[in-house]
Amino acid sequence: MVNGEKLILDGNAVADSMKLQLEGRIKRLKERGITPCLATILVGDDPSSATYVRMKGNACKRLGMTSMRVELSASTTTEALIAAIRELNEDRSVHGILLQHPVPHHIDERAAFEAIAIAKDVDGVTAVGYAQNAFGYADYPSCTPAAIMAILAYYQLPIGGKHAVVIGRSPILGKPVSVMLLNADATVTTCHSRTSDLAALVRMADIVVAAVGKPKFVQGDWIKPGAVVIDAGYNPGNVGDVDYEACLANASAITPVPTGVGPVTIATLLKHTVHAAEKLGG
Ligand SMILES: Nc1nc(=O)c2c([nH]1)NC[C@@H]1CN(c3ccc(C(=O)N[C@@H](CCC(=O)O)C(=O)O)cc3)C=[N+]21
Repeated sequence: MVNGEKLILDGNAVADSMKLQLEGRIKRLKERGITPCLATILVGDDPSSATYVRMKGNACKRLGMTSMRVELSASTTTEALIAAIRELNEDRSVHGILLQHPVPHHIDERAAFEAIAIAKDVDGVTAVGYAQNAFGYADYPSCTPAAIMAILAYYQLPIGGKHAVVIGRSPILGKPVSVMLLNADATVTTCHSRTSDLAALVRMADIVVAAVGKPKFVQGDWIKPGAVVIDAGYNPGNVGDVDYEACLANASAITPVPTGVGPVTIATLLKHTVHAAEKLGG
């Protein structure tokens, strides 16, 4: 969609084109008696996490895939969570495993992520998955970072030689998207809560990726005229990390929230699960 000279980056369009390409692959798997299956694990009862997990399951069903939901109480121990993950690792009907982040504070989330078998790590959360992504040969890079790259590719927005400023360094978003942009020949600055003069750094960016988790954090006057703005924020109430209207004024291209990065994240998860089913079989 073009709004004046502005390109509104439509995540639903990118997601639809990705899902269209999966239809034939799913059909061929089913002819072999294999239905791609994503197992989702939700710990606790955070309502927005429950919504995201439900959306992931529904997206599987719409494409003729299956999803297996594992729900554990907020008082689950790290050991019990890891035991549940090991069961899914062994289950031949499961091709991909997604442990919804965040888990309750008393759980060692990193230890739980590491329990996911690399062959089923469709969400790119393990250390091995992260390292493969850093070296540029991961089958399953983290879904939101991969979604950001897919949006840039779909709209043929150049990355090589550009200065990308990523705001946020989380293990499944800021850090992996920084390395993916680096591998695509961007010059990358990764900013975080201890960065001094964040606004000055963002003003130098050709590509801004907001992954902080603070509603409307990125201000319009931080955006260099013509910059590409990607909002990977998902705050309660479907609010992004970018002050959209103000940033739109300066940006050449921008993702809205909702209908930006979110739907592409889900399409990426489906694509990875189909790929895992092709590799693992039934
Ligand atoms: N292990 C793990 N992997 C994740 O990939 C992961 C996670 N944990 N924890 C939470 C975040 C968040 N996330 C979203 C995915 C889709 C939308 C999405 O599709 N949102 C819709 C709107 C949502 C609605 O309508 O309620 C949109 O932006 O258009 C949002 C957020 C994945 N995450």
